[in-house]
Amino acid sequence: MLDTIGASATRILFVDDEPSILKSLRRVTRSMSAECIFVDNGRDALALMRENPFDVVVSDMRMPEMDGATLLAEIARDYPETMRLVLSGFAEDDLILAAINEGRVWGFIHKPWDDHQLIVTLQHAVTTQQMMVERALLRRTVERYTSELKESFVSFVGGSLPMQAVYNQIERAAPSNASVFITGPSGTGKELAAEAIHKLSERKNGPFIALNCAAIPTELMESEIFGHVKGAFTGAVSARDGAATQAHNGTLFLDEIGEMDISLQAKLLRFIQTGSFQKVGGTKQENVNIRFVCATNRAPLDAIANGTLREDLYYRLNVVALHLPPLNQRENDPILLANTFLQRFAAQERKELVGFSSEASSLILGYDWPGNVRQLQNCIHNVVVMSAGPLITPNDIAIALQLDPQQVATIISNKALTKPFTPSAAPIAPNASKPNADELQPLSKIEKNYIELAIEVCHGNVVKAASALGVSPSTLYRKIQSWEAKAS
Ligand SMILES: Nc1ncnc2c1ncn2[C@@H]1O[C@H](COP(=O)(O)OP(=O)(O)OP(=O)(O)O)[C@@H](O)[C@H]1O
Repeated sequence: MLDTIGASATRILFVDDEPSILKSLRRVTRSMSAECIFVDNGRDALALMRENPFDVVVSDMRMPEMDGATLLAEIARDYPETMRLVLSGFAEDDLILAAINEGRVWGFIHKPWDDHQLIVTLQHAVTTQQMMVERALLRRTVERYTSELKESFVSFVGGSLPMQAVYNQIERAAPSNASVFITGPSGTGKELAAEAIHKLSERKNGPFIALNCAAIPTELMESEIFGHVKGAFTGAVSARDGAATQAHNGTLFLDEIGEMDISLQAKLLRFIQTGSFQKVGGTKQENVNIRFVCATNRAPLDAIANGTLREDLYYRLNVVALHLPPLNQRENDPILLANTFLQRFAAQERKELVGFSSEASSLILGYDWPGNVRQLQNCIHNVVVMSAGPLITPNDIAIALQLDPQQVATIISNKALTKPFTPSAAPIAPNASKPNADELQPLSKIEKNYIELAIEVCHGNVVKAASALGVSPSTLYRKIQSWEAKAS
């Protein structure tokens, strides 16, 4: 027998072999905004579950054929997100408590019931069920998101969203043979990106040859690229291979391409187009198989307008464009990088340093880093060498960056102002009256409360909350996961 009341997104199934009980349940639940279905045996209940699982199932215990315990145990096994309640007499309390302890049953309603109490219990079951479904959904989202976000990639350290985009582009570009043109301010990791492209390509076992066009005198550049034969010019006492020969079957990285002499750029273009070249002073054509990656920290279109970069060379090299953002646009990466460099240099210098004070972290996050990651790396190396430790203070960083106390105070207070919420929004406000010793809360609980508050203030945006809290999003996701694991 099957009977239905109402039509709603929420669906409740009642199972009882007593027609009078089903009749009363039908009367009481009429006021609920839920679709209620009534059946008089467990077999029909399971068939309906298979068709379209219910949010809540309320079952009598003693029924012929299939009793309530068996029915709810099957539902618990096959539909764990369905809330399971028992409709019982007092004599069955021990049995029900055992079922609750084993997780087969969520709650019970005693017969005869109080109508009001019955509605409250059902509504509570519906709310709990919705929360369970949302939590399961959140867990799946968290797992998917955490597995996609990277805090490091090849030799890069950084978990910010702009760097996730860089990692994705590198992953996609690497397997191809297309030339890559990398732009970005000095010290942002352009050479690191070129190496990553090489390491992730099929040429990874071949050579990676880097040539800095700004560091080599113009008159030597052609020979550096193409090599020379013996006697090609004064001082060419023996023949020498250039980068083009050395990079055969590998990758040639031309850094600061805009600094290369413009007439040499024409020769380079020919070489890129044909794959063949002649050594300086030589007559023999040499053929090589090379992937080209180049970089500049200037705007390439400005360099073309100024006449320092050939337009045809630029378009030939710029098959894939990759831009590395300045460090001050990388959310909390400065902290992540600073900690990585601290560990690396502390081990190298054999110093016991425990980490950065919270004000030192604010200074690192608030400072502009015009020299980008290279400047941060050098700064932390300096701090490791010079700091007395064990905790690194803002003063240690100020000395390395040559900042005066006023500048330090301004950066730290500006950083505090840009935070979406301040410590006064924390569960323990600094101006709150001091708690007694027995009122103190475990640090882990305060951390959990504060993180939950941050996520709430950021309207559920975990990435934004992580940025406000000065940690990486994956740190937050890991914590959420560990709380969920403990709760379930
Ligand atoms: N995301 C990063 N993680 C770890 N180390 C980094 C990162 N970015 C840069 N570095 C380090 O910073 C230094 C500068 O990086 P790199 O030489 O690749 O920058 P660049 O953009 O090529 O600089 P330039 O324009 O001056 O040539 C290197 O020591 C590099 O290892």
